Amino acid sequence: MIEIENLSKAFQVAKRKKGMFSSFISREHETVYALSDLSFRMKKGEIVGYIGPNGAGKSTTIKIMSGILVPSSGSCEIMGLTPWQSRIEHVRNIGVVFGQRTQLWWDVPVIDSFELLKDIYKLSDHQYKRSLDQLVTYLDLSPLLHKPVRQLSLGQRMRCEIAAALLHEPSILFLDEPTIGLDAVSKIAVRKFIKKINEERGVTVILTTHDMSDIEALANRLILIGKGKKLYDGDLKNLKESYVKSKRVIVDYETSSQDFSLNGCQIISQTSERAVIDVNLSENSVPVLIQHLTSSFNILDIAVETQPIEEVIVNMYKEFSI
Ligand SMILES: Nc1ncnc2c1ncn2[C@@H]1O[C@H](COP(=O)(O)OP(=O)(O)OP(=O)(O)O)[C@@H](O)[C@H]1O
Repeated sequence: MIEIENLSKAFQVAKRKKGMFSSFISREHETVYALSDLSFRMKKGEIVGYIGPNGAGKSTTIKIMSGILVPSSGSCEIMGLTPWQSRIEHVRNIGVVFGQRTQLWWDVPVIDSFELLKDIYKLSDHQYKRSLDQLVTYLDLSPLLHKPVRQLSLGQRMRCEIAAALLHEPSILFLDEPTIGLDAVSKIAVRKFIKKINEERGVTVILTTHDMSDIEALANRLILIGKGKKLYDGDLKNLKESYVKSKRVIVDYETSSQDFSLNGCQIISQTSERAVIDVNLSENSVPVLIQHLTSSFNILDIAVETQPIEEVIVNMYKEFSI
């Protein structure tokens, strides 16, 4: 459904002159590679989390895939079309949400923007009503339809933006930071909706975000990019297995503690009732530690915590020096 081969995008930017008046821009230019030699494929119905630090090239990829930008080299085929060459046909197949921008008209009621989109996409009355009814129900839009966009909260507006992107029932949805700035309740509502629309309409989703809980809630596959290059492409489970370096064991015991020492296990904190132990997984394992603890302590409770995914990603960024 999506085939990206050796995609590169270079921008020419004016060099800034160093010194007291650093805002002066010289006539010299330098080339910034936003993407370099990027390749990946996506199948119908997949939800892929597309992640990377600031400036990695995520938005550039989405802009090329949407037909907004033309790459410097390489190819991108989406449902058999090259986005920047067949823009009109291509936009019928895709919906795009940029979390930081609006595609709704600011001063008019939401429903007027939707009706304008009906005309732009030349939807029949039947198709428009079917799609709108479903989106209004799933995203709880009834109370918002007759309000001007400028009166909506960020979370309310984002629900309307997502509806606007899906009104013409596209097969593919590009989401660029759809949960940015949303509170926990709105984030969960947006995530539930994305999952539902993927299951019921079979929509293929590519999601860029800095919020790893979006990825954990939605994506089975993860593509990590840094400095315009693909660094990881695989499932979240494998990523955790490969990059989670340690686990934390919290043990509550009845008797006051004895001395504790085990290879690869480091006590982070200890009181007369509780110890927090870090297990370095390359040297030892949680079952071995638990066995050791049960033979030495009168244990009341044990909890095992995995490294949060955010920390895993930070470790990956460090490892790849991005
Ligand atoms: N129009 C442009 N002109 C010059 N440089 C650009 C332009 N657009 C992007 N870049 C550069 O290309 C690189 C990739 O930018 P891009 O916006 O794709 O990153 P991103 O991964 O989306 O970052 P963020 O997470 O901060 O949104 C950056 O170095 C950026 O400065």
